[in-house]
Amino acid sequence: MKDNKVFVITGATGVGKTTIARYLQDNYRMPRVITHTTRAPRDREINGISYYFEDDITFETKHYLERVKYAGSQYGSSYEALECAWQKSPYITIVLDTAGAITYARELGKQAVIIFVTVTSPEVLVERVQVRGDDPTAVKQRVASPEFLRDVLLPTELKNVAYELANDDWSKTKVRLDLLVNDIMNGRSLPQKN
Ligand SMILES: Nc1ncnc2c1ncn2[C@@H]1O[C@H](COP(=O)(O)OP(=O)(O)OP(=O)(O)O)[C@@H](O)[C@H]1O
Ligand SMILES: Nc1nc2c(ncn2[C@@H]2O[C@H](COP(=O)(O)O)[C@@H](O)[C@H]2O)c(=O)[nH]1
Repeated sequence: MKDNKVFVITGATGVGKTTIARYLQDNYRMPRVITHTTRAPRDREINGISYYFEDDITFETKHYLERVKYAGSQYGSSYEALECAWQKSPYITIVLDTAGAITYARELGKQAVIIFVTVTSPEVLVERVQVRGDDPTAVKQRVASPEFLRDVLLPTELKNVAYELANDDWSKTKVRLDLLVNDIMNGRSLPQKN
């Protein structure tokens, strides 16, 4: 349906995208679109909840709205998973890298509400993913990837399209997020985009 919306949460590794999607799920009953990846599951990640974990062969069997390579692994969001989430609610979320967010903005137009998440000091990102329990070798590889460096800055294509949401302090983030979501859900004029 054309009134359906997808909140696209994007930004660098560790900035808090999944935390935000979880908050929207818990507080606004917004289902998250589960995406597909060929990367190995982290501790506590569950197939079908965190991701659909694929191998190189099964990954190719899905129908993707967009797909990317990120730090050496494949990721993709399937039409099947998007429709599955929209069947549950008109407001849903998805967590994407900035390349995926650009594709969503282009393909879905106003149906995609793009939220670009930032931190004031990118140094905290490594600390956050270490605290999360990521494998130290994977963290090193991730931080050295061109995708990590790219996603720290708002891409030109998302200027005047994405809402920038600072996530230095979680209690403040929640307040700003509540304002943004309520404006969109109530069809009020949207906050100023940066
Ligand atoms: N405002 C915050 N202050 C401190 N820690 C935070 C904040 N927001 C999230 N975190 C923590 O930072 C870690 C990374 O958050 P999260 O997994 O949501 O990031 P992400 O952007 O989804 O990362 P990735 O792209 O690598 O999956 C988690 O341990 C989370 O609890
Ligand atoms: N463009 C897409 N990006 C995706 C998808 N699923 C996840 N992601 C993003 O990839 C990086 C790495 O994720 P991680 O879980 O390995 O840390 C992160 O920015 C995710 O948001 C997707 O289907 N398409």
